[in-house]
Amino acid sequence: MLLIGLTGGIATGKSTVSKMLQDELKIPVIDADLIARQVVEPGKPAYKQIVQIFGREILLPDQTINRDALGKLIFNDADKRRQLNGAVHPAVFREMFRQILKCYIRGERIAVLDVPLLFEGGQLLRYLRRVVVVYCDEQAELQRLMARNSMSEADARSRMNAQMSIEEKRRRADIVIDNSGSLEATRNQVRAVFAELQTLWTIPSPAVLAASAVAVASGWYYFSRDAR
Ligand SMILES: CC(C)(COP(=O)(O)OP(=O)(O)OC[C@H]1O[C@@H](n2cnc3c(N)ncnc32)[C@H](O)[C@@H]1O)[C@@H](O)C(=O)NCCC(=O)NCCS
Ligand SMILES: Nc1ncnc2c1ncn2[C@@H]1O[C@H](COP(=O)(O)OP(=O)(O)OP(=O)(O)O)[C@@H](O)[C@H]1O
Repeated sequence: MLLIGLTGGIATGKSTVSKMLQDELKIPVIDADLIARQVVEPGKPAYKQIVQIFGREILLPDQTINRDALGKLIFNDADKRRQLNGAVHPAVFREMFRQILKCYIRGERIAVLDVPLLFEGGQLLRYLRRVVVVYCDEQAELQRLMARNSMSEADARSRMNAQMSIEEKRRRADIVIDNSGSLEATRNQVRAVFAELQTLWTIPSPAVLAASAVAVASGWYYFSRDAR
């Protein structure tokens, strides 16, 4: 199965491209932001760790995490951000690998990992055949973030500064989708890029199939331990 990384800056258009892939091209997308929300639901191990680190003041009256308040804390403080990442990221990786395994077992030829911090974390890169970066220039990124989140310029800049710059991500990309123009222009690039990427898939040799069967069996054992 071809694993393709999808990343970009904050608000440069990953979700927009991801939706096109899923709705129009029927390509499965494993979404790290979505998983990062699921693993911090009340009662989950990462939730308990967050409460331990940041205290009950970080909870809303219904006991869910106050994301606005947590965002204000961590996007202005690199130490707190590291602590939050340490609580959340291992659970996100685990769930991503479980979903990759499910795609593989379903017989998918391609799956996309939508991961905002793909380059910053670095651990997933070795599993990816190609990395696609969704780009728009920093000024557009800032404007889109402020508009989407009804956010001040200072808050938007601190969120952008918590990540590698979009220019650096563009330099590290295998493929760039320029989302500075219209959605139609982006859609055309998405179709062309993924038509090309799908040609990288080849029929696996018997040796690869055997090795995959062992990997799937041991992965399945590992990831299903949570459910036991
Ligand atoms: C701080 C939190 C509560 C803010 O929640 P909020 O709903 O406002 O934002 P959301 O989760 O939709 O994230 C929006 C974007 O912020 C950026 N971002 C999120 N977390 C981080 C981080 N730790 N470091 C740098 N950028 C980040 C990403 O580009 C992401 O796409 C939340 O982002 C969080 O729990 N972050 C830690 C987990 C994480 O690293 N998620 C990113 C994918 S694994
Ligand atoms: N080509 C475009 N032209 C104008 N606005 C756009 C374009 N693409 C996306 N947007 C808008 O920019 C905002 C950010 O897009 P999107 O949510 O897809 O970014 P993202 O990279 O997934 O963000 P995040 O990093 O926060 O997850 C949204 O409000 C979206 O509607």
